[in-house]
Amino acid sequence: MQTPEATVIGLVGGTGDLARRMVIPGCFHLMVAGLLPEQCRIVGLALDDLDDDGFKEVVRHSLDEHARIAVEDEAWERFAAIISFARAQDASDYKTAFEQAEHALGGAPRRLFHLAVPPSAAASVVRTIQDAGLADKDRTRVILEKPFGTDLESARALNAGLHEVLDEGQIFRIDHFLGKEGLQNILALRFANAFIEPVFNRDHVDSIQIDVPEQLTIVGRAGFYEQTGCLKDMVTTHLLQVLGFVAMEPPVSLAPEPLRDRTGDVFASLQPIDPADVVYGQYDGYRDEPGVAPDSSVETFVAARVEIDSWRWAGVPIFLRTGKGMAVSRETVTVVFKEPPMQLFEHAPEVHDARNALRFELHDPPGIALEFLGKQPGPHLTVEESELDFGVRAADRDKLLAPYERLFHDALVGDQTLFTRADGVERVWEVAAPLLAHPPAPKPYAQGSWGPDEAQQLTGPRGWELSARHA
Ligand SMILES: NC(=O)C1=CN([C@@H]2O[C@H](COP(=O)(O)OP(=O)(O)OC[C@H]3O[C@@H](n4cnc5c(N)ncnc54)[C@H](OP(=O)(O)O)[C@@H]3O)[C@@H](O)[C@H]2O)C=CC1
Ligand SMILES: O=C1O[C@H](COP(=O)(O)O)[C@@H](O)[C@H](O)[C@H]1O
Repeated sequence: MQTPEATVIGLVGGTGDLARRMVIPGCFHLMVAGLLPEQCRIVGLALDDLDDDGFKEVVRHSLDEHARIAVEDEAWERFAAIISFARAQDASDYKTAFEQAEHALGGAPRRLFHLAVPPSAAASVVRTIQDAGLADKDRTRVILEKPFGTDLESARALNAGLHEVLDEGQIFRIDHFLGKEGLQNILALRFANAFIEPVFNRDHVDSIQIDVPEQLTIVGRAGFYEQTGCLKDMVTTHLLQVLGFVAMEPPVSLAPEPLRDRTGDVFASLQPIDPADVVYGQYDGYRDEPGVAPDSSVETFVAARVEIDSWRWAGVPIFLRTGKGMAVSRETVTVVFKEPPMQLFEHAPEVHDARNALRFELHDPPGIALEFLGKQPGPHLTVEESELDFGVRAADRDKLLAPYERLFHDALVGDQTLFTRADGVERVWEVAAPLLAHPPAPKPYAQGSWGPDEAQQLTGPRGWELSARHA
C-alpha cells in the first residue's frame, strides 16, 4: 500500500452530518492504522462560529458516537494535535487557514479537500478554493460527494463548473459502494482467476440481480429524501456503479483510466431505462414521517429491468431492486447461470430448478457463494441444493477498511481507480432520462415486506433470488 505524501486535509462542511458520521471517524481510523500521511494537518472549514477547541469538541463527540474502534487517550491526543478550524466565509479564510497548516508542515504539502457541503454549495466552494490560490493542478485534490447532478443537464453544468477550476485528474467523486471490499472482490474473482470469465457472458448467464433491500426507513432524513427519492439516492448512483464492475470487460490494467474506460463501456451500452420495466413503491406510513408531504409521491422503492446491449450481455436481463422499510438488509449481486442441457439426476424435493448461481455479498464482512446441485449423501443418485461459501477469515476482519476509509486513503495517494468519472456520471443520467421524464406512480407496500407485488412479477417465474432464499 502506498504511503501518502505530506498533506493538509480540508474538511469543508466538517461540522455536518456526513463529516461527523463518516469522514472524521474514517480519518481517525486511518491515523490509528498508520495510513494517514506522517506529516498531516486536518483543517475543518464550515460556516459555524467555532474556534479550534470548539471544533475539537465536535470531533471528539463524533468519535465517541461513531468511531468503530476504541478511542484511546494517546490516539486522541495525536489526532487532536493535528486539527484546527476556520470559519469558511470567503477565500481569505481558506487562504489563512491553509497557510498556517502548510507552514506547520513545511515545504509544499499536498492539499486534499473533502466537500461535505450541500450539493448547491459544491461548485461555489471549488471556486473559493481557486480564489484562495489553493487549486494548483500538481498539489490539490478534491473529493466530491453525491449527488453529481439530478439529471443530465445539471450533471453537465456541475462538471463544466468543476472543469473551469480543476482537471478531471484532481476530482475524486465518491460512490462509497465502490469502496466496499465485496465490490472489489468481484474484480478479484473475475480477473485474478481463469475459470469465471469463459462463462461470464450471454451464452451461460441467465440473468443478473443487484438487490439492495434496506430494513431502515428514512429515519429523520425526510428533508433529503423528499428531494431525492430512491432512484437518485441508490439506483443512479450505487446500483449502476456496481453493475459497471459486474458487467465490465477485462481492463488492460487496474490503473484508473483503463478500468474506468471499461466501466464507461458498460454505461455506454446500457439501454435507456424504459419506465414500463420499472416498479416504484412507497412504504406504508412514509407520508406520516415528520417532514414528508401528506400527498408525497416520492418513491422509497425501485425495482427495474435493464439491459446492456453489448457482445457479452445482449439479451441478458439485469434486475435491480432497492428500497427502504423492507424485509431484510442485504447488498447482494447474484449471477444466475442457465440450466444444464439435460437432467441426469433425480432432484431432492426442495430443489426448485437446476440453475447455478454465483452470489457476491457486498456488505461487510463480504462474501462469495457458489450455489450448485451436489449429491445428496446416501444410496441414491439424487442431487440437492449445495453451496460453496467464501468469507473473510475472522482473523482478517480487522484488516478491513470501511468504504469511506478505503476511498479517502485512495484520494490521499491520488488513486482514482475507484472513483467515478465525469463521462460515466453523465451517461447514467442519460440512461435514466426516460424514467425521470415519465416516473411510474409508486405502489404501496407494507413495511417489512419485499416491496409491491408488481415488483415480484418483474423477474418472471424464478423470482428474486434473495426473497426466495428468505422465504
Ligand atoms: N449525510 C449522509 O449520510 C450523506 C451525505 N452525502 C452528501 O454529503 C454532503 C453533505 O451532506 P450532510 O453532511 O448530510 O449535510 P449537512 O447539512 O449535515 O452538513 C453540511 C455542512 O456544510 C457546511 N456548509 C454549508 N455551506 C457551506 C459553504 N458554502 N462553505 C463551507 N461549509 C458549508 C455546513 O455548515 P453549517 O452547519 O454551519 O451551515 C455543514 O457543516 C451532501 O452533498 C450530501 O448529499 C452523501 C452521502 C451520505
Ligand atoms: O448513500 C446511501 O447509502 C446508504 C446505504 O449504504 P450502506 O453502505 O450504509 O449500507 C443508504 O441507506 C442511504 O439512503 C444512501 O444515501
